Amino acid sequence: MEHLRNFSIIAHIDHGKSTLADRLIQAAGLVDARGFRDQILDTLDLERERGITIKSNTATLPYTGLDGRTYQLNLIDTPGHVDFSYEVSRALASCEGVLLLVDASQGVEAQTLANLYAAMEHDLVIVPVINKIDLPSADVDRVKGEIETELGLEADRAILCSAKEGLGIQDVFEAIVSRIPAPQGDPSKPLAALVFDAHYDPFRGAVVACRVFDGRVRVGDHIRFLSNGAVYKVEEVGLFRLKREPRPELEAGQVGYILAGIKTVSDVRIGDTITLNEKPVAAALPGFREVKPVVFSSIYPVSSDDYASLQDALEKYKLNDAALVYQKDSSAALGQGFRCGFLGLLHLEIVQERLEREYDQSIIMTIPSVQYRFTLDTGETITVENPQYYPDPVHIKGTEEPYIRAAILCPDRYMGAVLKLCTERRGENPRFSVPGPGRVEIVCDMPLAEVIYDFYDRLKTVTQGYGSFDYEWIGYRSSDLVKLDILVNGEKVDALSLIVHRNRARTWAVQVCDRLKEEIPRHQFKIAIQGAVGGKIIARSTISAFRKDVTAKCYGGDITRKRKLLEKQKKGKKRMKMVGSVSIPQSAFVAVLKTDKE
Ligand SMILES: Nc1nc2c(ncn2[C@@H]2O[C@H](COP(=O)(O)OP(=O)(O)OP(=O)(O)O)[C@@H](O)[C@H]2O)c(=O)[nH]1
Repeated sequence: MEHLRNFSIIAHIDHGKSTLADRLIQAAGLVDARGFRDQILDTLDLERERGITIKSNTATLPYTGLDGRTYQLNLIDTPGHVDFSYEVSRALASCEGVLLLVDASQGVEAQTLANLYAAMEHDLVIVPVINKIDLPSADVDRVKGEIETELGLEADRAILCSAKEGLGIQDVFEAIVSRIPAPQGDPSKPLAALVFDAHYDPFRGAVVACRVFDGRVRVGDHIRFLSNGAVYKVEEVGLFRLKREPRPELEAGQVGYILAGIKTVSDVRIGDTITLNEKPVAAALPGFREVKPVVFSSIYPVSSDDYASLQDALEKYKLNDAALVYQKDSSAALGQGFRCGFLGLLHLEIVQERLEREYDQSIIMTIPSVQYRFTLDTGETITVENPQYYPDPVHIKGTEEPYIRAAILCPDRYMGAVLKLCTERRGENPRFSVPGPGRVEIVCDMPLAEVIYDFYDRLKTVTQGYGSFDYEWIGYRSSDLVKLDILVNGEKVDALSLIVHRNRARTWAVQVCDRLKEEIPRHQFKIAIQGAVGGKIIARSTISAFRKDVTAKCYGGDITRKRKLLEKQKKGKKRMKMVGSVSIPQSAFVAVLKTDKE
């Protein structure tokens, strides 16, 4: 076990975590320079495009130290977004130390701190690494100062590197072997392995990534998952070396994978403990919890003929994403669809994009909602995340909505703008602190519902990209909620209904009506768009009648050209949804989400 090191890299977004991981993998000789694809660990296309890590990955790196000994370094990659903070916490629980990466020109940012606290909670050894020293704007002394004052870490011992240029990489390796302790554990004790990730292999089923704390696991063993008692026979164990590399066994201290003919990743719970069925461990490893969705939205096929195909796509998608939950749903306006629960807005966007791109689905998503709580006059408390099930107001005795505590870090010149934004979003009780010269941290309590639409985009806009944002869940608070309905030509479009705070209902209604007015094309008749609360109209816009004759400009001459244009118009219609006699384009359902016009 002396030769093992289990570590992770944590950083604020864009500080170079993936680039450093790739560089370490390359330096360890797992890939040659020619086969070196940028950001090997970020395997999903979407991750590559957005440049953020969505799913974590792991790699075992061989390294021969300056002391002549050969080490096996297990790099556990962590997802870089608040939506996936539970997965991060399980990955950290599998490590003995972390590299805390700080960008040499940006310095310490909100996520750096949040990550540091997470690592400290697990008592990990923290190795500060200053990255991007090749940048002309790099200011190593200033960043060292911030590491001392804001993080309370010894900056003298910070490693300087450039992941991009490959500078200081050996120093990083040496710091890992000399500062991060080898894992402890007893191979002769009953097996206790922590599940920190799972992904899907179409041929082998779920690939369970785990850290063995005690005992050992071999091919042929019967393993038991403690959370649900499920038992499986182990088909293969091994290490992650970019590809899976089978081994006869995994023993205490080791990080690797288990294949056991488990059908989907939904059968595997992150944070669960694996033990041997014949000789189980007495207690589960600490920290397990069920991951619950916090944001809900319905997905409908644009054309109702595609319902079966959407169902199929969701089933396939779900094989690889245990965090997505869904059930059948139907809407008067949009027909058959699925109500889905997500970990957060980023998770929702990922699912949406992947369904469209990888599974070729044309979908409409309804306005995301959080889970509200209503106390009824019968004394019963119900949770509602679908505006369709908003209870009859006469029976409502109390309403509550989920709150988060937002932490926003930005240069102090943006403080006014950020405060204004927080107040607009019903932020309560704002507090400030000054973590360093010229910067301010604003902490305030906000309803989750106000954050899930476009808060982060707005924050980026008002701080010209300098603001960073992080949040934690703080529970339910009582609130005054109403249901806002949208009517198109007198007909309620249930998919556009929304539960909102009473004070925000009018603003929302006006925005949605305006947006729809822009998005819905003119018809041969006048269209009224209305926002209503409890039958009372609170906003209205009108689309005047218009007769669209696309062939008019063809001078009656060329018939093939005319046909082409008609063909094109038909295609355009395909992405429309008929509501009563009005066709609403798919884009309208998305556009209403973008509340603020710049
Ligand atoms: N100049 C310079 N650029 C770097 C260096 N390391 C990373 N970058 C660049 O910084 C950007 C962000 O790097 P990533 O490695 O994707 O950042 P990340 O921290 O992994 O981001 P997440 O996966 O979202 O957490 C990329 O454009 C990299 O090319 C470095 O040492 N020097």
